[in-house]
Amino acid sequence: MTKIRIAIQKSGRLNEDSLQILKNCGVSIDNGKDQLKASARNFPLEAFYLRNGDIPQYLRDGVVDIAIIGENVLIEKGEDIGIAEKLGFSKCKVSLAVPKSVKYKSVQDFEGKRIATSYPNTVKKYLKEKGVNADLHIINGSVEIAPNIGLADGICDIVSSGSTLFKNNLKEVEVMLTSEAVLAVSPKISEERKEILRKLQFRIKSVLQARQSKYVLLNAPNDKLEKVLQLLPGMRSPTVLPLAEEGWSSVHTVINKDKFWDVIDELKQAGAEGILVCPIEKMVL
Ligand SMILES: Nc1ncnc2c1ncn2[C@@H]1O[C@H](COP(=O)(O)OP(=O)(O)OP(=O)(O)O)[C@@H](O)[C@H]1O
Ligand SMILES: O=P(O)(O)OC[C@H]1O[C@H](OP(=O)(O)OP(=O)(O)O)[C@H](O)[C@@H]1O
Ligand SMILES: [Mg+2]
Repeated sequence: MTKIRIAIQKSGRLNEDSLQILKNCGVSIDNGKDQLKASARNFPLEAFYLRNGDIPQYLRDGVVDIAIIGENVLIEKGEDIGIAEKLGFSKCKVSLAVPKSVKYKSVQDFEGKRIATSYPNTVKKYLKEKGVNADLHIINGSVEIAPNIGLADGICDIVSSGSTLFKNNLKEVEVMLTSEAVLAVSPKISEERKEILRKLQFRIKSVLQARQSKYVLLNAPNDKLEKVLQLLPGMRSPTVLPLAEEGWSSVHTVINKDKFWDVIDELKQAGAEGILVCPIEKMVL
């Protein structure tokens, strides 16, 4: 039986969330702690556990068909590789930073300076667009320490909470790009495996859509229903059912999880009671 071959980070920030999203899609595989390859029990899929930075080359060579990888790594090493889906986790930036004490004015301040980074192609391209020439020092990790040990004047690395920069007395001065985990596709994927990818993508979309949404149930007196319904956009329109108690109705709807907090007070003021907010597991539009 033909299986789609997916690359997953062996260990690190993407491993757990990658396996979780597949699990939510009904695709169960072992976590790769003791093995480099594992097959799903209930879907035609084989997982290869690899180093993040090696994945673009595996995709390019067609050794794997798809991968879950940080967009930032594709921008650095795989601009020729397509993205099928953004996955909404491992959100971060790739930024330039300098010591806090530096009086920074603009990106031109990097002219002739030394920049330590694990993202040389991204930095080169960015500085070229700005017409700035700098001297790059390529290192693989602990980049933030470079200015403190005299190796560089500034750095380019991943920033999320900013706490690593803070601890190393650095400040973010330019955001070069924002990134999140994505489902990347090999340019060499076969038609047969594209069909499996379509099935997987359909499931992923249902899971991601559901993560964004909440199922809301509430009760309202019939004379206040109109006002309550105005506040609630549904997938098509809210469901309204009569309660056993005369003069009352139950309203069911689906709402964007962020929008819910905007309307909760208004719903209560409009007369809604007994409001329940429930997670949704899958959502097919
Ligand atoms: N602090 C962070 N917050 C959010 N996402 C991050 C953060 N650091 C890295 N990422 C994202 O997670 C991906 C994997 O990061 P991680 O540090 O686990 O791997 P790595 O050290 O780059 O690679 P390798 O697998 O080769 O060890 C990065 O490419 C980036 O997209
Ligand atoms: O803004 P923050 O929330 O502090 O996150 C940014 C840090 O996270 C990543 O390192 P990681 O912890 O993955 O260590 P690594 O260098 O060993 O990959 C990245 O390389 C930064 O150093
Ligand atoms: Mg890291």
